[in-house]
Amino acid sequence: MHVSATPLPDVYLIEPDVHEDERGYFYESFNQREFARAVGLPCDDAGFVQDNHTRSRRGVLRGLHYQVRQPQGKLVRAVSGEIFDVAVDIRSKSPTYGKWFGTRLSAANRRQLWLPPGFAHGFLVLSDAAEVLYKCTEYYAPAHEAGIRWDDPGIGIAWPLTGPPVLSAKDRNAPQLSVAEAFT
Ligand SMILES: Cc1cn([C@H]2C[C@H](O)[C@@H](COP(=O)(O)OP(=O)(O)O[C@H]3O[C@@H](C)C(=O)[C@@H](O)[C@H]3O)O2)c(=O)[nH]c1=O
Repeated sequence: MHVSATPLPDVYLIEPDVHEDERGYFYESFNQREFARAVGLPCDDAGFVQDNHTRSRRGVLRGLHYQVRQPQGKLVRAVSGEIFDVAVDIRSKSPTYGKWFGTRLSAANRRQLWLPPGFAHGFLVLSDAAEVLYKCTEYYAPAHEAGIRWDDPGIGIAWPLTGPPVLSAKDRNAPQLSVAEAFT
């Protein structure tokens, strides 16, 4: 497993070791001990409690989402198609508060992005369709879910868009980070 730092402290890009032979390939898509050590968690237990699986069509943009009071760390990957996956630092005391990092995750590159609690998350589908799997360190808590506008000019994410994105009503009406509910 190869782990690379990103411009955002605590956000990591993970590339598994893939073993190919005449039958196809094999790789460990998650190894708790290696993962926890690689991203510097204080113990071997990464604490994942929920796995999510979504399918979306080309041009769908989900985000930017986070939970206040029950913040979730997320380990994200695409198992079909390709997405542009984005993390935004919303930790108010962080030197990189309001900064974003985006990268392509695909079934072909098998990369995973780790966003610890304290980051907003979103992705844009770049292929005809994409299935995205992510592990979460907290349960879904509808009372604590919050969002930030995908096109907040104060954040300035360079989404690789070819047209207007397909958004949920909730995401269309999300506030800018400057007035969004604070992550605590
Ligand atoms: C997020 C979530 C949604 N749901 C339900 C609520 C709703 O009926 C339906 C669709 O929910 P949403 O529109 O919020 O789904 P979506 O827009 O895909 O929300 C997700 O976006 C990505 C970017 C994230 O990072 C996730 O944490 C989550 O916020 O699924 C659950 O049952 N469990 C969950 O964990």
